Amino acid sequence: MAGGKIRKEKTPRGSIGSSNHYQGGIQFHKSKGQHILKNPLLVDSIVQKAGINSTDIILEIGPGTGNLTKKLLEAGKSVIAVELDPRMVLELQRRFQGTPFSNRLKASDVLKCDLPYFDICVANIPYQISSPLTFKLLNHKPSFRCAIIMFQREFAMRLVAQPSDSLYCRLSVNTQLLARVSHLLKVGKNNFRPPPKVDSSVVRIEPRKPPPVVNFKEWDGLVRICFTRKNKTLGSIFRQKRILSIMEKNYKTLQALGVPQAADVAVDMAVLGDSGEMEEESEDEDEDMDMDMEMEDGETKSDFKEKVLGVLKEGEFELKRSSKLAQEDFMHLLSLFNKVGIHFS
Ligand SMILES: C[S@@+](CC[C@H](N)C(=O)[O-])C[C@H]1O[C@@H](n2cnc3c(N)ncnc32)[C@H](O)[C@@H]1O
Repeated sequence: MAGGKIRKEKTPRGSIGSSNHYQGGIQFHKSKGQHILKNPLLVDSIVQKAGINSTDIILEIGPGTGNLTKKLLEAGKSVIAVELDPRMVLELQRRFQGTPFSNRLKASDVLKCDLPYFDICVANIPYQISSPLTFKLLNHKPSFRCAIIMFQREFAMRLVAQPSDSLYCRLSVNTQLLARVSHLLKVGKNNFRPPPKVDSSVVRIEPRKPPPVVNFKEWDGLVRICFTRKNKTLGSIFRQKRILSIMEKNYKTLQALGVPQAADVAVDMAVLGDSGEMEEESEDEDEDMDMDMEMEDGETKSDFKEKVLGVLKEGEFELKRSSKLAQEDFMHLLSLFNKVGIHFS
């Protein structure tokens, strides 16, 4: 994995310490993920690793007081920034008064607004929006060249995790379907004011071009099921009554509509117990044992179950575990299900 570690920067004598979390009269709100970059060497390193061209339109999410913004303005053609906190917007307008940037400042929640065209996104984001923001960017059209984003370390490691890595999960599989992801830089807590509780990492995300030819909603429906217990065999996951009954309901709806592809049909697979966020599945042993018992008691001896198990058998998936399956394996499994009319969206 690439990237050196940026070490702790000493707080300059006489400057405002991290304990009261003020800068320029602004009190930082942890609830808005306000951890400002205070190490100029780190800011330079992020901008350098981003590989910004002088012709680039840059999107910055959460510019805060503008420490990264200033360097981005020097590197690219223009910066469009989206900032939620009106106090930060005022501070930025004051800091960049009279420059074209002050007109390109969007005072808005990035998750709720339409994003403009941009070539590259560079951002130190509030960590609580990591997952929805990543997928908002990956859905953005026209696609951009790359995004260089600071994430919580564990989230970053999930993004780049490969089959058999302990952090390999639905987030890894879904992100890597849509983008090439690489780890750029480890960042210690003390590079921020106030320091967050967790370490951070800068990651590069490059959308795949052309994008994969797959219905993402359906892909995610399958991957979501496979990762309900990533260390269980797919045979035991797809024998669960709960999962079989949701799949069968979806199957029957599509049959009734005479729709061979699931793309236009919204049957809610979210009943499977996940809000759509990229949280990890439970690794709880007792819960797994309960699940085994439920499986033995609750097996449905239906034709549909035979159909599902037939698919697993055909692809030799029955004894395989999601924790070890690669992108191509999930793609193959999805195509086998689709071949017999089983869909996941
Ligand atoms: C981690 S700070 C980064 C500040 C600055 N970029 C820096 O590196 O010093 C995150 C910034 O995102 C802003 N923010 C939080 N939630 C946001 C949202 N939903 N949309 C846009 N900005 C948001 C916060 O107000 C804060 O300024």
